Amino acid sequence: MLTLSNKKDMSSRRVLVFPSAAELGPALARLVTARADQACGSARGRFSIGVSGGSLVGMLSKELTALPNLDCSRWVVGFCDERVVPFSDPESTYGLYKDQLLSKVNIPESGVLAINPTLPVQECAEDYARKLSESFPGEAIPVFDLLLLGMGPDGHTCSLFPDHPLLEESQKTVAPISDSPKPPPQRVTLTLPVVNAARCVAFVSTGGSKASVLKRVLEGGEGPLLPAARVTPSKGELLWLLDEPAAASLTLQVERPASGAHL
Ligand SMILES: O=C(O)[C@H](O)[C@@H](O)[C@H](O)[C@H](O)COP(=O)(O)O
Repeated sequence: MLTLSNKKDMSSRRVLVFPSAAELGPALARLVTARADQACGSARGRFSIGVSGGSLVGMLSKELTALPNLDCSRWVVGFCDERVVPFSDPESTYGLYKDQLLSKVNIPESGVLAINPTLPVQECAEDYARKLSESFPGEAIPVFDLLLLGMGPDGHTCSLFPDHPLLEESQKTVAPISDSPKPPPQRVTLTLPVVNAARCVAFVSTGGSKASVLKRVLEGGEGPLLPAARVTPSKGELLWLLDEPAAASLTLQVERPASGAHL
C-alpha cells in the first residue's frame, strides 16, 4: 500500500494572500525558481515539478518565460493530471504548456514526462506510472520537489473529484478516470499518496468564485473532506497562494507577503 499519513499539523500550512492575481504571479515564479535552485543544488542535482491545467498554465508560462536567466536544463516536468486527448486538442494540458512554456525554455525533451494520449485510458495511466517510476528510480512513490495544483469550484484538485472512489486509491501512483464529472471524461491523475509525498505542494487559486469553497477547504465544515482538503503532505510544505477576492470569506490567519518577498 502506498500509504502516507493524511494528517498534518495545520500550523505548517501557509496561506498567502496577494492583492491580485497580477501580484501573485511573480511570487509564484519566485517560489518555483527558489525551489528549483534548492533542488538543483542538493544531492539530487535536478528539480522535479508537477504542473496542473486551468488558469495556472497561462500564469506560470507568462511569469517563467519573462525571467531573463531561467535555466531549466536540469528540470523534470510532470503533469499532476492530464486529459486523454490528442496533444493538438485545445483541451490537452500538455499541448497548452508546450505552446506557452516548454517550447520557450531550455527543458530537455527527456525532462518532460507526458502521457501517451493514443493509448486507451487504463493503459495510458499504466504507461505514465511507468515513466514516473523510471524517472524516480528507487522510489516506491515518486517524490516531487514541487507540485503546483489548482482547485475547481467543487473542491476537486488534479482529477480527484468529490465523492469519487479514486480518493481512496492507495496502490497506484497514477490512476485512470473515465467518468470525470468535468469534461473531458477520460483523464489520468496522480493519486493522493503521490501528491502527499511531495516536498512542497502549492495551490494557486484566484478569483471571487473560489471564496466559498476555499472557506470550506481551509476552515472545515459539514460533510466529507473535499479532495483539495485531503492534500496534506506528510513531510513536505503546503502553501496556498490566493488573491484577495478568493480569500474574501476566510477568517483564519493569513500572511500577506510584501512585494518581492521570498516565500
Ligand atoms: O483538468 C482540468 O479540468 C483543470 O486542470 C482543472 O482541474 C483546474 O486545475 C481547476 O479547475 C482549477 O482551475 P482554475 O485555476 O482555472 O480555476
